[in-house]
Amino acid sequence: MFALDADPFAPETLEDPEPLHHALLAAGPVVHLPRYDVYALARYEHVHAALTDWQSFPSGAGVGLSDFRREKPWRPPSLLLEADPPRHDAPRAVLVKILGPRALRKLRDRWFAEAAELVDKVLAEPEFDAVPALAQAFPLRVFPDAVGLPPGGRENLLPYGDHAFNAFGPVNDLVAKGQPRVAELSAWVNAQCRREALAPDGFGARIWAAADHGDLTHEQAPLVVRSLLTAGVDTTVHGLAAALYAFATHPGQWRRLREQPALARVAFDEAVRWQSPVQTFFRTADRDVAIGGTVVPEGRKILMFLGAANHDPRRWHDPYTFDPSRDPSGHVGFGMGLHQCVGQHVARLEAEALLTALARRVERLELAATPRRHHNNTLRAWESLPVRVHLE
Ligand code: HEM
Ligand SMILES: O=C(O)c1ccc(-n2ccnc2)cc1
Repeated sequence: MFALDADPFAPETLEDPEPLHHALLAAGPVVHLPRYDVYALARYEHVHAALTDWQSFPSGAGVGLSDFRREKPWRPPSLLLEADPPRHDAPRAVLVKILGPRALRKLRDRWFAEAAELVDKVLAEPEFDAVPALAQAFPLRVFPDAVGLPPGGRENLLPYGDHAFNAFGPVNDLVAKGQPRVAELSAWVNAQCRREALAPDGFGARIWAAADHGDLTHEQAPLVVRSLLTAGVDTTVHGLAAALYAFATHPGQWRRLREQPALARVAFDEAVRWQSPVQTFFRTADRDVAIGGTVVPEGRKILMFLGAANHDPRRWHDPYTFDPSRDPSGHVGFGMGLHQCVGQHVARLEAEALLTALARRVERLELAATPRRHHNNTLRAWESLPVRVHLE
């Protein structure tokens, strides 16, 4: 088996992971990373195999580098992301119902109206930074209200999520940077998970109602709300930024979207495939597991490179091309199998609302200056995306 003395969490790799992805995709199905003593999977076939085999590769020891059986987690483990069946089942079933496409139908008109209002405000200027103005502003405008959070303190959501996504990686500078605020941010987040903090008609109240109904225990309810607060903002912020970057650098695709606004949803999935806002997740080998002609020893961690799998030429034609006319289904940007993203419909609805509002008014969208990356151990993100718009 091959070994690669690479650090997937080094600043230069977080800045541009493509060289590492190329090396991993070429090296073989399973590549040992001695630096962390973990086994890297990058090819689509093997990432897909690991994601869909939760018995061999469970999540209960954590989906980051840290092994919860050996180290104390920085916070009580997630009842979804860091849990296996049977404990995983009830919390998952509750969120599937609350975040499913049918449940979101009543939010559609409101989110479309919010997007149009935000876009009208932002388009008063011909040039702006799309990250704060749109990619951050829109999720923060609609998601906390949908959860039922009180108006104060919402500025805590992004830094809390940023730290949570850094914490899946090694304890490097990025984790150290977030450390000083962890106690304060965690206290605020935990306070928002309590029943009395939540408005009566949001996702949060519905989680508590599921406990009244016996679909969850009342001890589990606040932790399931915490999942939404951890997962619900940073992911869509960087997913929307990825889509805006894709269209700002592909003017022909923006024209196609304006001609056919219904393309917004599949174009967003293609942007998620092309950029993979969530780049990596770990699993733990439950026993000596044979995969890709290698045996991963029991207890070792595997590292799944979702971003590389979404660029694997064995699975995708012309993988590095942003092409919303392709069929992106099967991409692993939202994961696959038991833990596949339960919030993907929320993300798609936010993207459809924002892209449709922009497509209606913006004839041309282009970069006004060099975009800057935001480094995170798990997220592929933009710090700044300066754009210039030409209105109809
Ligand atoms: C573009 C936006 C998003 C991306 C790219 C994304 C990506 C992912 C991925 C790759 C997984 C699989 C994790 C694993 O296999 O260990 C996942 C799971 C999950 N996502 Fe997302 N996500 C996004 C948005 C959201 C949102 C908006 C929410 C909540 C409203 C959310 C909630 C969850 C939850 C709760 C899980 C765990 C599901 C389980 O373990 O059963 N995600 N997501
Ligand atoms: O339960 C949690 O804390 C938690 C659950 C899901 C995510 N996530 C990752 C990608 N989409 C969502 C992050 C944290």
